[in-house]
Amino acid sequence: MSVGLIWAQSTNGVLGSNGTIPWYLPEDLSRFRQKTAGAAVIMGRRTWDSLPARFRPLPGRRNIVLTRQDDWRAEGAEVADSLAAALAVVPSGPRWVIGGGEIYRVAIEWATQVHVTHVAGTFHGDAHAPSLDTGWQLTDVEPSTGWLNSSTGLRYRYCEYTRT
Ligand SMILES: Nc1nc(N)c2c(n1)CN(C(=O)COc1ccccc1N1CCC(C(=O)O)CC1)C2
Repeated sequence: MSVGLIWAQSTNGVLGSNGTIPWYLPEDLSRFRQKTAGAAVIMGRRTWDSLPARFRPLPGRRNIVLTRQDDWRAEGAEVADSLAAALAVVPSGPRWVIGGGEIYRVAIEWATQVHVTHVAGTFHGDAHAPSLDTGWQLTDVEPSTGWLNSSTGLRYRYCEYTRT
C-alpha cells in the first residue's frame, strides 16, 4: 500500500504556524500542483481548512479528508475516519498525503517516498515535519548543489527520499 508524502519545511523543520504556511513560495505551489496532478490527495481536516477557498477541492485530484467528526462534510471532499480507510477508497494509483503534521506522522509508516521542499530559513511554527529515520535514502536533490532563488527572495531546494 505505497503512499507518497509531500511537504515543504523550513531549516528548523517547521511546516505550519497556526493553520497556515509561514512563507509564500509560489515555485513550491507550482511543484506541488504538478507532483500531485491527477492523483488522490489525502489530508487532515485542518489542512483542508487551511487551503484558500478557491482551491477547495484541489482541482483535478480526488480530495480525501481525514476527520473523526462523523458528520463533517464539504463540497468536493471524500471523508475518511482513518488513513487506512482513506487508502482503502483509493486502492490503486498514486496517493499523496499532503498534510498536516499529525497526518504525516501516521502516514510516514506507510510511505515509500517523501518529497520535501526545503525552504532556507528559520521560522516560528507549531507544526513540524516528521524526522526521516535511517531507512530513508536521499535519492534526488534539485539543484544538486546550492539553492534556487525564489521570486520572493527565499532560497529553496527539492529533496526526494525513498524507502524500499
Ligand atoms: N511541497 C508542498 N507540499 C504540500 N503538502 C503543500 C504545499 N507544498 C503547499 N500546500 C498548501 O497547502 C499551501 O497551498 C497554498 C497556500 C496559499 C495559496 C495557495 C496554495 N495552493 C495553491 C496551489 C493549489 C493546487 O495544488 O492546486 C494548492 C493550494 C500544501
